[in-house]
Amino acid sequence: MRQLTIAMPKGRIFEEALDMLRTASYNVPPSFDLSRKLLAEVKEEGLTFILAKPSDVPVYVEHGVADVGIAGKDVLLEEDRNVYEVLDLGISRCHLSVAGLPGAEPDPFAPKVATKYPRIASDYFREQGEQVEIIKLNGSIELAPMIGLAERIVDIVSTGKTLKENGLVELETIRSITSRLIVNPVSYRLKDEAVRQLTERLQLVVQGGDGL
Ligand SMILES: Nc1ncnc2c1ncn2[C@@H]1O[C@H](COP(=O)(O)OP(=O)(O)OP(=O)(O)O)[C@@H](O)[C@H]1O
Ligand SMILES: O=P(O)(O)OC[C@H]1O[C@H](OP(=O)(O)OP(=O)(O)O)[C@H](O)[C@@H]1O
Repeated sequence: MRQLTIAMPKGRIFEEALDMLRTASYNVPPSFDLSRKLLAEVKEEGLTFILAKPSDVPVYVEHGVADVGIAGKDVLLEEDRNVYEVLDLGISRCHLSVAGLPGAEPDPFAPKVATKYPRIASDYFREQGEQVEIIKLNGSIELAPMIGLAERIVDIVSTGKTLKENGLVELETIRSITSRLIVNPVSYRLKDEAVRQLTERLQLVVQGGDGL
């Protein structure tokens, strides 16, 4: 079987993605979820796993050092990399929203939006016909309206707990988000059989089967 390298995202998606691969009857590296190893091989499966920062997964796949990868749709929209998105895995479900303090109005002269997703946010406000200044942050986005950095934020909402605990409300939903299986365009052609098999086995898990 041809060897496939799969880029796995560290953090939230990792456990769910690993579980999906296990359900699809892939032998994942033993204790991969517990160790600090960033690269592991399962020879009998023809799979090499690399563990990357979630926003870097499309970079590894675009450059072909990973044939396939698992990434959130938010990251794919923000990164806009040359990769094929072949399967919606339906995991790490959340949505992207605009939020702010209840009743707060955008500054009429210089409305500001803080976000980890500057591309998604500027596309969204452009489509709405609204001119805003986008302020890029790397985390704790909910702080921005509380301390007056921006009136609104664009961020991920899952349970809504972070918004609630910081006194913010959802103002508009931009779109729903799930994790996707992505493929390098060259690997898609040259390793078509291995890519097709992985996609089909994961598709069965998405549909509620066990991958075999
Ligand atoms: N609260 C959440 N609930 C469910 N899924 C989420 C949540 N936050 C983020 N996600 C999804 O999980 C992905 C990875 O999120 P995670 O929090 O693990 O990494 P991150 O800290 O955003 O990554 P980075 O370190 O690259 O900034 C996101 O791209 C998104 O698709
Ligand atoms: O609706 P909830 O279930 O509360 O989840 C939403 C929160 O989760 C993510 O933050 P994360 O924990 O990744 O922290 P950071 O972005 O501030 O680093 C996201 O940026 C929200 O802040």
